[in-house]
Amino acid sequence: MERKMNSERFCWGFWSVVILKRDKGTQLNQSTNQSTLKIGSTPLRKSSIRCFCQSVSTANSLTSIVNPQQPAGHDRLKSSTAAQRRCVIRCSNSINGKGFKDDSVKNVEKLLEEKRRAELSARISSNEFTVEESSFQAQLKNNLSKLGVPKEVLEFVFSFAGDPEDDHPRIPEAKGSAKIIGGEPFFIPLYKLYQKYGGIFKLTFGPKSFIIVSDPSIAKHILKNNPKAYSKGILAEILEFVMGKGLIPADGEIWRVRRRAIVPALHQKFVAAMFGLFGEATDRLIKKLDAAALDGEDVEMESLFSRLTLDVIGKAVFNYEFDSLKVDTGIVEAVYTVLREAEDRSVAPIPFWEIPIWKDISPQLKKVNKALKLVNETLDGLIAICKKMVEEEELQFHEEYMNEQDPSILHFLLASGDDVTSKQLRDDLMTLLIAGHETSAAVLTWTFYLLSKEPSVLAKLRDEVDSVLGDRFPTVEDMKKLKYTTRVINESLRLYPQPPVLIRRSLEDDVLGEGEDIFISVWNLHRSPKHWEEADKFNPERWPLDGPNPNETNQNFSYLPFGGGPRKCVGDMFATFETVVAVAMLVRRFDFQLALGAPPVKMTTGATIHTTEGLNMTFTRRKIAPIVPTPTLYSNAEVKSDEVSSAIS
Ligand code: HEM
Repeated sequence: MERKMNSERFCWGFWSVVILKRDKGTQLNQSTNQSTLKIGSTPLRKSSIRCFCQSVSTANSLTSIVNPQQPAGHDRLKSSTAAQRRCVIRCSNSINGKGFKDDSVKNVEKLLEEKRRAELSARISSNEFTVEESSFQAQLKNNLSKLGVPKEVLEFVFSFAGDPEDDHPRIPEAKGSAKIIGGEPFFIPLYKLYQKYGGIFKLTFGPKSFIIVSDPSIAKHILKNNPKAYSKGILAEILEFVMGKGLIPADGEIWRVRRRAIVPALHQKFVAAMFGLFGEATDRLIKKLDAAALDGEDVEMESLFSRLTLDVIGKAVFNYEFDSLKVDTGIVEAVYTVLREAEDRSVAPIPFWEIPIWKDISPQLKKVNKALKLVNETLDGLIAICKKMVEEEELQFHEEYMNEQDPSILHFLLASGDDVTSKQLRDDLMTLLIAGHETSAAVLTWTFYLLSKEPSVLAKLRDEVDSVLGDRFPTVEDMKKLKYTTRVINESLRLYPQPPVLIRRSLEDDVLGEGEDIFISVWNLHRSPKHWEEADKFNPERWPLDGPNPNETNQNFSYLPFGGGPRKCVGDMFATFETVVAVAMLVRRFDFQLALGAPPVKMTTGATIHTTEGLNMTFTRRKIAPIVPTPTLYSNAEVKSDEVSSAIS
């Protein structure tokens, strides 16, 4: 049974969650040049302010000056914080709306953040949030045991939470105001609570509670052993407006039918055919970075990676050339308007989009609806074109069917005779577009951040790329040899999992009770000192090159970069290859570092883990010969599927 929250509204990201509680002290103070949103006496972060202001540019206008001489598609941002005035290239439609902040604003924010952290740590250690309730743990242990979870596993799990027979049971319930986790990306306080309360605890705010799971065995139970007992809960509610009943939010029969239709479309021959696409898109980014390097300009990489992956996924899913690294067309803007809205909804303190009068008067909602209309019409157009192509072609459909001119997922689905309504098909395409775009862009962003901090890893990575690739685009055969590059991606996904939390709601009284909202904290699993040596260290060497690729199965659910069980990511192989290709081509071509004078790179939550103010970097050319493109876009289409499987084993 799906439940809606009413008396107190908490808001959840569609991948991830920021919890904010609006109380009597909430005030919006917007003057001509300053907007300050406060909860009580605490100013909110920019991302939170954004959802009130309904405009990224409003928040950014505080600190950035746009240079009108910049070519179309980009603004030039001048930083008042930089020692020298440096220029930064970024994409005008960055979903994050990055920009440098004024020093005084930053200092105040820093102080407030430090104060909040210190307060939270003190309150957690004083047991302020601890509630004694011995039956919960005993009941849970009993239920898990009935389900056949081995005794040793239970002992191990419950050793974190305390012994129910103990005279002083340490019951894992954290209680308090939502404000305690409002000041920073929500998964950071959840980590602190995890250290205090263990692998499973209940987080209660007023009438609402959540179960936070950071234990591999329980995560495995929910995701793999009994997934039917859990729905996507809040996630589906937030995503409805954009994904409808697409594969990510869908549950039950609709999910089962759609998953069965879509998974075969990402067959190995299709993934192999995508290498040309990955290479060509990265090459366009390289050209852009080359130009910036020549002009001595810094670049905002988060928005550029977002464009790279949008170009890739548009072509792969429905054969559409966004070309967003080159031009800002109406459709690119519409896609970002829709994505930004999804992010804003995920951090909004009230579901403003459900207020009847708001729907009619809000300019933002009108803009979103207009953008959605354009995206939907474009998708309908693409579906119609593709249908015609399928009708006219003579190719017989088979397991690894692929049209050489249009190897897209849409083409596969239509050729397979998929019996689906056009609304459902559109929902699925939109879901794939968003799922495959945000996540891969975030992985590239944090990988480059990590590499800029760890020169020894970069040097080793370069050695591998130089020796394997030489002077050409990567192919599927190279994946077998680009092992260290793959480990770099594996490790980046461990430190910055996208999304940092998986959301579920229990549909029946499985082991946690019915109707519970559950967060499986992948962040906690991936950063736990219980599972990882030097858990916070970026150390790709932790997985031997001659060992298997790390995944949830061989890491026993303490590593969940692509989820697990029947709802595991359908694009894991696609995404791994896409990011390996991009990293390999970029590190081969450029030296890079964090831009001098740029703000420190901090995290914030949106759909995935974003930076607060962009990843501003300086790129310079390495002294090597340029990579020569392969002749055609889909030139790898002929690669045999067994070459793909051996590449990833
Ligand atoms: C590095 C990039 C990616 C990461 C880190 C990632 C991560 C994930 C994770 C963790 C899940 C499980 C969510 C859950 O259990 O609640 C998921 C599901 C999903 N992903 Fe990905 N993903 C990536 C790329 C892609 C790509 C490229 C596509 C499409 C081509 C894609 C399509 C999907 C879909 C459709 C689902 C839902 C599957 C279902 O519920 O049956 N993802 N992804």
